[in-house]
Amino acid sequence: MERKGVAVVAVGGNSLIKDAQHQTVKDQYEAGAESMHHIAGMIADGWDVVVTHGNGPQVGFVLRRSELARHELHEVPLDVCGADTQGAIGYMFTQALYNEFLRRGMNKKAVAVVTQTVVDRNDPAFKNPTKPIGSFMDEKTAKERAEKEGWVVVEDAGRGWRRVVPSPIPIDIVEAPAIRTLIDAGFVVVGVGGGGIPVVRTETGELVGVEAVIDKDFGSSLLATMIKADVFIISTAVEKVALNYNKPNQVWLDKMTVAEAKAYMAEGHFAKGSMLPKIQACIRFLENGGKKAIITNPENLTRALRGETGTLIVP
Ligand SMILES: Nc1ncnc2c1ncn2[C@@H]1O[C@H](COP(=O)(O)OP(=O)(O)O)[C@@H](O)[C@H]1O
Ligand SMILES: NC(=O)OP(=O)(O)O
Repeated sequence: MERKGVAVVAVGGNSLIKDAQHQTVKDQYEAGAESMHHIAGMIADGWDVVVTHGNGPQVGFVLRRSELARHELHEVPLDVCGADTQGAIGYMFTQALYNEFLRRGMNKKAVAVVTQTVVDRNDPAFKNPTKPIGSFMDEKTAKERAEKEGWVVVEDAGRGWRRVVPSPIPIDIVEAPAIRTLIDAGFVVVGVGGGGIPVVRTETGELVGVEAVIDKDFGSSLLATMIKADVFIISTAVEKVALNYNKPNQVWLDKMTVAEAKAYMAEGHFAKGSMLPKIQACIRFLENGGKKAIITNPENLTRALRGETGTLIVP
């Protein structure tokens, strides 16, 4: 089979959640397996794939479990909560891919890489938390938690209230060369979960974890740049990006250039905390040598790569 190139596919954390209040491990596995079914389709079509994923809801659940158990067990710092989510989601994705390859008779293996992402210790984000994590809450619960537990809470893109934590900009991915080597050796890689575990470099070059959650779209875009991916894809809940989203004059976009994307951004077409970081992440990839970025939903990944749907963004 002709190899088509390397694709970095970023899978949304929200798309792994069916019911945030009553989510079971089985629900999450099933939601992940659905995305992996479509990713296996891309691989069968000839693409070498790195799957990255969000962890916004999941990292908040891990942190909350740790807080609720603090009378009995030590609390888990946020970087370690992020590492926990990479392990759990990496386990589910690689197992789902293993089973897909088995069913399809494909000679492929998937591997998950615990990934550290370097951030700047002086990033202003540490003083201004913006990244929503965990469950959605009503305003009353959110404000009570803010008062009793010291949480910072915000209204999240019209979907309810959420706790927010610092989200510094990723500047380096420690395991990027290892991920490229694995891809070149024929593995499907699951990596950069939750944008990567946030770490800073000390003056002597050592790595130390910091309490934050990186935006997975920005972490994934940086990985795509570092491994020189042929295409960067964001797999989310919508088939295409829209202008005037959810308004009577909504228009779905088939294609836009970076210049057009910037103009639409300035006009306020992309919601903060949902579509905006995805567009910004695609722009970064394209301004750093990338040739092609696509935003679509899991079921349309293969068709979007063939140019049949999705929103294509080009330099
Ligand atoms: N202009 C837009 N076009 C399409 N979707 C948009 C737009 N603005 C906001 N959205 C919303 O952004 C959502 C994707 O963001 P989010 O749910 O945060 O993603 P993730 O899949 O990474 O968890 C879409 O499902 C849609 O509801
Ligand atoms: N880390 C992160 O950006 O996760 P979500 O995509 O789930 O918000």
